[in-house]
Amino acid sequence: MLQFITHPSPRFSITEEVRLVLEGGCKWIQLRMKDASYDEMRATALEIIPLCKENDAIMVIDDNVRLTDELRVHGVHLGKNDMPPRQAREELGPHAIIGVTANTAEDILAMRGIDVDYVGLGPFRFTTTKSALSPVIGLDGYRDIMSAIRNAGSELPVVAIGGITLDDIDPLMETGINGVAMSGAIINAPDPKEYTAKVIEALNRYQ
Ligand SMILES: Cc1ncc(COP(=O)(O)OP(=O)(O)O)c(N)n1
Ligand SMILES: Cc1ncsc1CCOP(=O)(O)O
Ligand SMILES: [Mg+2]
Repeated sequence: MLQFITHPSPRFSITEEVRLVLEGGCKWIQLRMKDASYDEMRATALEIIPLCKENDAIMVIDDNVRLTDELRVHGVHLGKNDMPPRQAREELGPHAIIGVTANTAEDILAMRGIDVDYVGLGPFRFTTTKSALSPVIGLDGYRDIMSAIRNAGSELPVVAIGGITLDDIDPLMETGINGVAMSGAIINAPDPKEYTAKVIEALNRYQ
């Protein structure tokens, strides 16, 4: 599955980005607005929620459990410095989608016994979309991490993230990951809708 992560762009508003990727067939949006206030993010979320509903797409919010709860969106993505996932589960209830960030196999195995739905594992390669990036994992790193966690019995779905492009889908999926999260490659593509459709077509070969 493809998770599209919003990012400011000189070409499109966040809402326009979301509209384009939904038209391209994306079914999972993460609203990520690192420099926005609560009210700015709330206003954009209110524009995006009906678009996601019309397209049967899941919407998660980066970092902000309070906004996720207030707007009753599907879920939240939590980083290592965000609310601990156990607390988020208590606040959002059993049906919320809770994703967490991981950079190593140990991070993923530390989630055993905690009710989370997926991990965003990255960064695959360098990207300017996120500052203070953790060390790059690379293809060999994904292979090693995926075999380590599956051998240790973890069945958590793993979404690769960080600098991923269409050409990376096949080699990444062959490491055993379950999906990808993408931002810049889609937003900066000449035709983001067409690019999204190609990414989804590539991912669908692994279903
Ligand atoms: C799918 C996915 N994976 C990882 C991240 C990174 O989250 P985080 O570590 O909290 O960093 P910020 O995105 O908040 O800068 C993500 N957002 N989504
Ligand atoms: C949020 C985040 N976390 C790790 S890399 C990253 C950015 C992903 O965006 P892009 O696909 O543009 O590299
Ligand atoms: Mg975060």
